[in-house]
Amino acid sequence: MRASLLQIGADDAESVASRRTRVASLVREQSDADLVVLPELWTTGAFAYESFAAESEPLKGPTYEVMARAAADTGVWLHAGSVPERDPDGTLYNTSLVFAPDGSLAASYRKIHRFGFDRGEAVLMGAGSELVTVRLPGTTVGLSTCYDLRFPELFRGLVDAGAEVLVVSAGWPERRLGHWTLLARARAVENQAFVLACGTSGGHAGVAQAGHSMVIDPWGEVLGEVTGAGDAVLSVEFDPARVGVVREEFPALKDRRPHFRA
Ligand SMILES: O=C(O)CCC(=O)C(=O)O
Repeated sequence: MRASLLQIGADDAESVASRRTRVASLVREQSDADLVVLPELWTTGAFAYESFAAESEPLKGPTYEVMARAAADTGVWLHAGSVPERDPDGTLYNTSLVFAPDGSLAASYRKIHRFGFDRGEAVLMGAGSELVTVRLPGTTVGLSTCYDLRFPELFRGLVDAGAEVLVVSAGWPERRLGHWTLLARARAVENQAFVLACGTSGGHAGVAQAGHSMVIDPWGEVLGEVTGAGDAVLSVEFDPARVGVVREEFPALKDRRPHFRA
């Protein structure tokens, strides 16, 4: 399986419409990939809180349309990052979209752990409540978004639901780059799963982004990493069957005791 992670930015000076067109062209360049992954809230930027409402869209809004077409034209599975989704009841969600190679919607995931403490996403958006996995040929992919990376129980839930490949679509700030690399590897090691961690480049709304998108194997080895925070494509080939091999050879997941008492 070849995954291409597109580390792209949300430059304040570029319009959302022009960014959609630009990113769709980048997706179309990835026809040798099986799965293409985009970062979190790349239309607005994860920290451009004031534009969430103005740029929010229904699930099947402009980003959906453009990305569905890009997936179908390219013939790839496309994790199209997340958009500020406006539910018919008016609530905003940070929602990831995954398209099948025919352009149909395979899954959507509303971010469960909202970032921003008493401001930003945490007050402007609702929290998702459902774990989401997607069946791809030969493997199952579990979905997560940025701040979710700090909550291992979410990833355990995805593993229990069959996930072997864990996608983290993020807009992680440069200030906590050390946490990003550490937590992404930890999620791979503890879950004996591949982690595809796709971050944002550059900066927006005064927040420098960490970049450093990574592909990590179920042993915790980094198979590929962007070494900076600029625009980049990280393309890595891996065999999802390696998950079964690692889980068989070092069966730590079988020793879980989730129901212990103190
Ligand atoms: O947890 C962090 O340090 C960053 C999280 C974040 O930026 C987000 O969820 O948008």
